[in-house]
Amino acid sequence: MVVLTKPAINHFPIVKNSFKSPSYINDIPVIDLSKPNSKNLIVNACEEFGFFKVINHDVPMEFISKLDSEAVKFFSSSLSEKLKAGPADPFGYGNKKIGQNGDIGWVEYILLSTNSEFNYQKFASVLGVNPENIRAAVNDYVSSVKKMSCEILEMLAEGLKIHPTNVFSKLLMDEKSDSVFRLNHYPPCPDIQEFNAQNLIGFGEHTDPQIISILRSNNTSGLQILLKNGHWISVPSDQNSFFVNVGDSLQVMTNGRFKSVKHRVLTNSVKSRLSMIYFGGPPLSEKIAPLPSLMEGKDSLYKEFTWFEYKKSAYKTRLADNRLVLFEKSL
Ligand SMILES: C=C1C[C@]23C[C@@]1(O)CC[C@H]2[C@@]12CC[C@H](O)[C@@](C)(C(=O)O1)[C@H]2[C@@H]3C(=O)O
Ligand SMILES: O=C(O)CCC(=O)C(=O)O
Ligand SMILES: [Fe+2]
Repeated sequence: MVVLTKPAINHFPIVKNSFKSPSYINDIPVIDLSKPNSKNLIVNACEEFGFFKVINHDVPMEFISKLDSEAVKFFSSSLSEKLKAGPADPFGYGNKKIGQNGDIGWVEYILLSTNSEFNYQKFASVLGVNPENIRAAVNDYVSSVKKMSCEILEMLAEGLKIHPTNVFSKLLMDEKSDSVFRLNHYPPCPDIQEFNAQNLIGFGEHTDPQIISILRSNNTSGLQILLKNGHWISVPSDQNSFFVNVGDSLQVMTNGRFKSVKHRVLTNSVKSRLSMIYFGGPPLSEKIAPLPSLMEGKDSLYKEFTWFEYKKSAYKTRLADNRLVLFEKSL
C-alpha cells in the first residue's frame, strides 16, 4: 500500500536572497480605463514595464464572484476527484507539474482552451452534479474579459498611432483565436518556515507566449514582476482590479518596442491565492511579425513565423527559458 505523507517541500524550487530585492511597489503603472488620456499611459507602461494595473473596468462583479465561488468549490473537492479532470495535457487539471518539461511549483490549476467544448468533458465527472455551472461562469467571465482586452489593445494601437486600431484586437476576436484560460490555486504552505525556505515558488519565472494576458486574483499577494534593472518587485494584490502582461507575440509585433514581462508567483505560508488568467492569442495560422508602421525604417529583429510554429516550439521549452531567442535574427 502506498502511504501518502506530507509533500516533500524541500523538493520544490525556492528563491534565494530575495530580501536583497527592493520593492518599488508604488511604481507599477495604474491605468484608469475611464480616463481619455489612458492610451498614452498604456504605451508608456508597455514600454517601461510590459505590465500595468487596470482600474475602472466594466467587467461585471457578478461574473467575477460567480467564477470565484465555482473555482473555490472545484479546488475544495478531494484530490482523487480533481485528478479525474487531469492530467493537464495541456488542458485539464494539473497539480504541481507545470507543462510537460519537468517544471514544478506549489500550485494546482485548471487549464482550458477558450474556444473548445471538449474541455468540459474532462470536468463533467468531477463537477458531477452540474458541470454547466462552471462552464457558464467561465464563459461569462472570459467573454467580458476578452472585451476588455480588446478595448485595451485598441487604446494601445491608438497610442501607437496605428491604423486601423483593431490590428491587435481582431486577432482575439477571430473565431479561431487560440486563447487559453487558467485558474490557479496556490494552497498556503505552512511548512515553509520549517524548511527555512521563505520563498517557495508557486509558479516559476517566465514570460507568457501570447499577445496579452489579463490576470485577476483574490487578495493574497505573491505575484512578482522583473524590472528592466534586474530587480524583482512584488505586486500588491487587488481583487477589484486586473493586471495586464505584455506577451511574447506583442513584443514581436512591436519589433521589440514592448518587452514581454518576466513574472513569477511566490507561495504564502498562511493564505491561499486564487488567480484567473485569460491569455489572448491569435489564430494558429497567423503570421507573427512586426507591424510595418512600427518598423521606422529598421529591419525586423525576428525571423518570420506563425503562431502555430511559435507555440509548438514554446511548448518544448522549460518555463524559465527565453522562448523568443530561437526566433531572433542574428543581425
Ligand atoms: C513549461 C511550460 C508551461 C507552459 C508551456 C511551457 O512549455 C512553456 C510556456 C508555459 C506557459 C506560460 C503561460 C501560460 O500559463 C501557459 C498556459 C502558456 O501558454 O505558456 C503556460 C504553459 C502551460 O502551463 O502549459
Ligand atoms: O497565478 C498567477 O498569479 C500568475 C500565473 C501565471 O503567470 C501564469 O499562469 O502564466
Ligand atoms: Fe504567466
